[in-house]
Amino acid sequence: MTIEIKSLTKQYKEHVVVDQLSLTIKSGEFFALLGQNAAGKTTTIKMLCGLLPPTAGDALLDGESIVHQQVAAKKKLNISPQETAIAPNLTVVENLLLMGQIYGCSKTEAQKRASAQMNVFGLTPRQSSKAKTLSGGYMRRLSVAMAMMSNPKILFLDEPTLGMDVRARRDLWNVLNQLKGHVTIVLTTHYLEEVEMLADRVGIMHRGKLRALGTIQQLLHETKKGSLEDVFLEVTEEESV
Ligand SMILES: Nc1ncnc2c1ncn2[C@@H]1O[C@H](COP(=O)(O)OP(=O)(O)OP(=O)(O)O)[C@@H](O)[C@H]1O
Repeated sequence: MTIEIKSLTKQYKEHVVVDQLSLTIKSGEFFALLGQNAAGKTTTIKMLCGLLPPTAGDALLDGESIVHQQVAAKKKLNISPQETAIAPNLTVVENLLLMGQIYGCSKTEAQKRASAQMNVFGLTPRQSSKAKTLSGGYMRRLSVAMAMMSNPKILFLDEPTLGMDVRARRDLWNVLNQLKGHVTIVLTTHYLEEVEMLADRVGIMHRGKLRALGTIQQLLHETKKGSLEDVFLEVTEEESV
C-alpha cells in the first residue's frame, strides 16, 4: 500500500510541469498534496493512476511500477476524480452495483459491498433516489463510495469537497476519517482547514517541484510560522508570478 515516487517527471515541450518529484507515502497514510493553481498536482495524480505516461521517472504502488507493471499497479488504486463517473439516471444503489460489476464482483458480493458503502457514507436512506436528484454534497459522497467499491488499497481524492456547503463538507470529512489507516489516501485540495482536519502529512508543490514535506507541526516548526496558511504562502511565494 506504499507509494514510492521516484524522480517522476512530466514535460510538455519545454514546459516541465512535474519536475523530478520524489516522495514516499506510507501504508495507511492520509497524505495531502497542496499547491497553487497549475503547480502540477493533478498531473502527478494522473500519472500515479496510469491516466498519463510520465516523461521520466517512475512510481511503485505497493511495489508495482506504473511504467513497467501498469496493469498490476492500476489494480491497487481507485480515484474519485473532479469529474465524477456517476450515471445520473441510475439510483444510488444501482450506481454502486454497476461499479461492482465493472470490477468483476459477483452479484452477491456487489450487493454486500454496496450495502457496506451506503452504510459508511450515510447513503442508505437515499439508496432508491436517482443520482441526478442528489445534492452536490451527496453526489460527492456517492462518488467516493463508488471509488471504494473496488476495495482499493490506495485512493486518490482530487478536490473531493469542491463546492460543498459547510455541513456537507464536515459530513464527508467524518466519513473520510473513518477510512483513515485502512486505505492509503492521497488528497488534493485548496481548503487548508480540510488538510488540518484530515492529513497525517502534507506536501506542498510549487512549479512542479516538491517544496515542503512533513506533518503540519513539522512545517510550522521549520518555517517558524503560526498557521498552515502562512507556511503555504511562504513556500509558494518566492517564485510566484
Ligand atoms: N496536456 C497538456 N499540455 C500542456 N500543458 C499542460 C497539459 N496539461 C496540463 N498542463 C499544464 O501543466 C501545469 C500543471 O497543471 P495541473 O493541472 O497539474 O495543476 P494543478 O496543480 O492540478 O492545478 P489546479 O489547482 O488549478 O487544479 C499547468 O501549467 C497546465 O497548464
